Amino acid sequence: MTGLHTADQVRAAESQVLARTPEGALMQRAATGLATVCLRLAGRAVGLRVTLLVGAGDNGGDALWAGALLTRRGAAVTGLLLDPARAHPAGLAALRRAGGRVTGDPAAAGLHRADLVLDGITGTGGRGGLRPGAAEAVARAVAGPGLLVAVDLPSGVDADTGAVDGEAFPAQHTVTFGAVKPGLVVGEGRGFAGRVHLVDIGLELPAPTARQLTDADVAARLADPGAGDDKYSQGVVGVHAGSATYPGAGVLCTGAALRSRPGLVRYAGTAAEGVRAAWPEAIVTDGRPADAGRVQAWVVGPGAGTDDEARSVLAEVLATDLPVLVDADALTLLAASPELARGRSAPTVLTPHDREFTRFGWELGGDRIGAARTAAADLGVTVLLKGDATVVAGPDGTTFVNGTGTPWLATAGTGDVLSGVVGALLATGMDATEAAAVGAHLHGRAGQLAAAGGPLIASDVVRHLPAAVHLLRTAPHVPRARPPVIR
Ligand SMILES: NC(=O)C1=CN([C@@H]2O[C@H](COP(=O)(O)OP(=O)(O)OC[C@H]3O[C@@H](n4cnc5c(N)ncnc54)[C@H](OP(=O)(O)O)[C@@H]3O)[C@@H](O)[C@H]2O)[C@@H](O)CC1
Ligand SMILES: [K+]
Repeated sequence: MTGLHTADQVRAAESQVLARTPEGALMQRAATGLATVCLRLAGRAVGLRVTLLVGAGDNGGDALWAGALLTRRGAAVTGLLLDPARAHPAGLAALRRAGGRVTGDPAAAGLHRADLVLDGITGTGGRGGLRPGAAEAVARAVAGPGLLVAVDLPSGVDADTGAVDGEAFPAQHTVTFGAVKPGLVVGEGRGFAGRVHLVDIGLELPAPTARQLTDADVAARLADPGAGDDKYSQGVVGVHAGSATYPGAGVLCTGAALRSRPGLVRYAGTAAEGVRAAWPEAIVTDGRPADAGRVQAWVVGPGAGTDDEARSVLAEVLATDLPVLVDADALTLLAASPELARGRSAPTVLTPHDREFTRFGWELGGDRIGAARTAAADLGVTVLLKGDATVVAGPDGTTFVNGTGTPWLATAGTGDVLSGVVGALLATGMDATEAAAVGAHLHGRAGQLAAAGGPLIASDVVRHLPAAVHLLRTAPHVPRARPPVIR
């Protein structure tokens, strides 16, 4: 599990280490880690042409110290000082001592022929998008041939939210210190960070503000059936989705539930004929949820319409004491009557995309983690806010950021698949917030497998779910015992 820590958390942990280590020691650790990753990425040191973009804070100091180390290994390093009078004094002296050169002129910094560019403009102390001088240097770097490596954080990206207010450094790699910041994996920042390399600088960190599951974490939560299990003990999920005219959502959602956790899936709704034809394994009724038989969780909403019948079905399932996943059309209905979800005794999971989210009156700016948390606390539910990096927030503030998936998943019907996957996990009795995070991870991996051969359609994702489970199970370091529930 990767813990995500805010800039304030990292700064507080840094100050503890600073208080008990010699001056500059922490920055040396960071710079040594940075130079090591750079050498690995470049594959050589001697003759390597490196340009450092150096801001006026400690982020620039990291770049200067790493530049000094690279110079000593035979690299030709130029530091472009964006604010020469304020460049980190010790770092600047170190680079000069090692034989590196410095300039204040972007045109003379060798960006047109650099092999490697280190972005040390701003780190956790940055505010807003790049200022004009920094933006010009970044534009030259992007136009040049060098590998773009961000120091701690791509400059211009908000460390805590990933918001990019203006321009930012489009890194191919980010070497981050002490902890992964949320802004590297969520929101726009995710697209600017490239591959993230974490350098341990010996911080003692508090509980993370959010978490990202690994393949091994997810595999450990998908327990194999035991000898004593039967179809009921594996979890029975009920699905109300699709319509007689558009049965697709019912077919996809039911199929995804079957392929994620093949205990038992009961379908109730007007797409009954289509679902029966597609999935003989499901128990199907064209009646209402109450006619479906006993279930342990409900999925309600995909393609089910927003008429009075759909509204009364939503009210019926939310009146049960079972976990309920509310998606798509049912979210539109719930936004008009949120009191149906507030105060339920059993967990409720909402799976909105941005438009569905704002229908509830919740604001959605650049802080997707904050927005999902506010919404979850408002209604006392788990919110799975779909996006390039899906955010899952529970009513108690537990937060996950999903790290799997592919842009190919942005196609019709994949949301119906996600609902089926998470619904199946809810029916096993898994904690609702965890089920949403585990489901999002599994769905993303299945999407990646389905997209390997090119464009995917939603039923390809359903088909690849078993292979995705297998892939997760073969991930390294899968603990043998069932781990405790994440809090
Ligand atoms: N603490 C430690 O021991 C360790 C810290 N470490 C490192 O320190 C980093 C944090 O350093 P930091 O706090 O000095 O802030 P930093 O990110 O360099 O930025 C501040 C400077 O940027 C400027 N600036 C602001 N916004 C801007 C913009 N949009 N566009 C352009 N410029 C902008 C701002 O200017 P001002 O507003 O003052 O005019 C100020 O000059 C952290 O990320 C890690 O890399 C590691 O070495 C480990 C040990
Ligand atoms: K940076």
